[in-house]
Amino acid sequence: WELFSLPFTLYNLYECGFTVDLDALDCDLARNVFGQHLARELLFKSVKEFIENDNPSKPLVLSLHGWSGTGKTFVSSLLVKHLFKEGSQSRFVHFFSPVLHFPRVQNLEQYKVDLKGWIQGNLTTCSRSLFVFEEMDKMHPGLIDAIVPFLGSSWVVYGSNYRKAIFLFISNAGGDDINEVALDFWKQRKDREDIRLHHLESTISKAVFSNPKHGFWQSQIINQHLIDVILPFLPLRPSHVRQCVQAEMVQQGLEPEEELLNNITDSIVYFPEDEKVFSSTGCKTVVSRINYFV
Ligand SMILES: Nc1ncnc2c1ncn2[C@@H]1O[C@H](COP(=O)(O)OP(=O)(O)OP(=O)(O)O)[C@@H](O)[C@H]1O
Repeated sequence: WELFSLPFTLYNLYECGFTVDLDALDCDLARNVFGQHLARELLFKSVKEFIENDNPSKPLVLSLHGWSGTGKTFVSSLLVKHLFKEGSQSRFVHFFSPVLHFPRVQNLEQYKVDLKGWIQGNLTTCSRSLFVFEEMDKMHPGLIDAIVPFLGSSWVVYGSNYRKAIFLFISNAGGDDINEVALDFWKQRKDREDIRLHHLESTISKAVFSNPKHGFWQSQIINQHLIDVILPFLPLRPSHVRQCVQAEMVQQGLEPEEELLNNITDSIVYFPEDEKVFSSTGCKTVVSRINYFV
């Protein structure tokens, strides 16, 4: 009855608090994520296709790459916010940090058992679970392969369609290469928005392949092509940093006066040293700079 009056893209699936509002996600990404046309487009397209498919053939697996402070964690949190009623507080959203959860290399075998059991248990409770693996470049190589069976199309978890799960992998791997491509575009006076996935995909993959310290080193996740989409995060320009400063000030109820905005934006370190094209820390230090200046 009233369901028919719901907008087309609003899905109240009542599965584990899974309450998707794709329009709101699209709007939030467009309004609040600065300078990341590619990651935004790819994320929205892949999530939309996945959610609208009632019977996906495998879970959605996304790998987010880029320099520090460019918005990888921020974008993940927006996704979580618009997929789950309780956002990151939902008990069906799980965050893993190597430093926090898997600190000791000598416990690797136990971590593998724990991780596999943890994922399987949570998928049995809720097929719509979302798992975020942070700092993949700090994860002990070999550990993540414990979850390979859940990422493909052949695993069966009794009573649960595990293929509806979403996995996000976040890392800085490939950040240098992404920065290089973005800098080349800038030097050639090409439009940043013309940077497409094909300019970056193979360099990011190579950066991951060639790093023996990365969690994906010689991983079956790579060899079996289980990652659906790579999301590259570009280095941020001073104008993007300015937008971050402005947004943060508004959020804090502060008046974003022109002079203050300029001073805070100019106080950030940019690279290359001479041209000052991109922020060395993205928008990561914006909050502390505002505290310092205000
Ligand atoms: N592209 C962006 N658009 C808007 N805000 C951003 C963007 N990038 C970063 N920010 C702001 O900076 C903060 C830090 O960014 P975030 O934690 O997402 O960086 P990250 O890419 O995950 O970095 P790291 O690799 O160091 O974890 C965010 O909470 C957000 O407020």
